Amino acid sequence: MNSVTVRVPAKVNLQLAVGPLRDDGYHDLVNVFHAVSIFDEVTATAETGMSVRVEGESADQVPGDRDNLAIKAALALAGHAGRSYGVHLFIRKSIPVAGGMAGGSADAAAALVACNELWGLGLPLEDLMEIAADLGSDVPFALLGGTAVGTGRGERLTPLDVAGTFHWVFALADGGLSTATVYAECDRLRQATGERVAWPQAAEPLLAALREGNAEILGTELRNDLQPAAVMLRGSLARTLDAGREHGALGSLVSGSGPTCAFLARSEAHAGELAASLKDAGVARDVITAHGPVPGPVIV
Ligand SMILES: C[C@@](CO)(OP(=O)(O)O)[C@H](O)COP(=O)(O)OP(=O)(O)OC[C@H]1O[C@@H](n2ccc(N)nc2=O)[C@H](O)[C@@H]1O
Ligand SMILES: Nc1ncnc2c1ncn2[C@@H]1O[C@H](COP(=O)(O)OP(=O)(O)O)[C@@H](O)[C@H]1O
Repeated sequence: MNSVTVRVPAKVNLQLAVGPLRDDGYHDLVNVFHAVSIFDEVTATAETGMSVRVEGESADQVPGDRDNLAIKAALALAGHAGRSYGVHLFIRKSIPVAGGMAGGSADAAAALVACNELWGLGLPLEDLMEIAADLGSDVPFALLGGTAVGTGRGERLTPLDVAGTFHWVFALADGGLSTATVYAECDRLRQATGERVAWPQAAEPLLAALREGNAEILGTELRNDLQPAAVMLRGSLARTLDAGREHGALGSLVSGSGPTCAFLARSEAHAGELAASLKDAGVARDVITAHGPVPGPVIV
């Protein structure tokens, strides 16, 4: 086999409860991840060295060298296998870059799956999960897909049962936000306001809404502790979130560290109407619809 292509989804965080800052610079979280139908595609082709080419959505903002998370993933996998394998990775991006939808983590997860297959390693998911956790807090979920609760820094996962399908609208922003900067701004705001930082807890009503497939309740339970920080760093997001509510979204929130905003719709048709209204309102660079949960990386 000379070439393997893997399709991998983006995520939105349905609940992101951020605990106190740890000594290692990370925060303990309760992170309810939900994979949605916006996909990157990573093609791994046998080659002697390691190289990457990126095309598509904001490709010019993605590193074309060993800083690319997909290349880091391939190197980590080769290191784990104890061999100096080579690969060329071609990434076709649709997931917004630095948008809070974990596109880099998705590409890393896809590269792990693709290279595991290309190099005939046959490593089980547990081994790939361990490599993933070293690459980034979101990479283990990107390997899993579906809907799951992440604890620790987000890398310890428990899959959740979800009934049915939820329909989403995503408002894409101009330019990204750095994840580290948004966490730092969250700490700064908490210090400035003297907020007592509680140990993060999963919200039972949110988990129940997922189990029952109840979009109305899920809409009211969406929470992101990073949202005030993202809005502080990018004031225009307040207007985008308001527009979603004004046009009938069941719920709205910043996705992860932002700046993408997510809106929950009643149905696929409602998502289409909401997307059209948000486009007309001119509150986003682009507006797209998607559904979730969807499975993790799939070899195509
Ligand atoms: C916020 C979230 C929500 O899912 O993702 P994005 O919305 O950016 O995609 C994640 O917590 C991001 O995960 P990921 O992007 O993998 O972060 P990492 O590479 O592990 O860490 C980047 C930086 O984010 C901060 N960080 C990350 C995870 C965590 N639990 N606490 C943190 O404080 C740290 O400053 C760290 O240096
Ligand atoms: N394959 C990749 N795709 C996207 N970004 C990448 C990739 N590899 C490295 N990066 C870097 O990671 C940063 C965060 O990217 P991304 O995962 O898209 O955003 P977020 O962490 O907000 O979900 C980008 O600014 C980019 O410089």
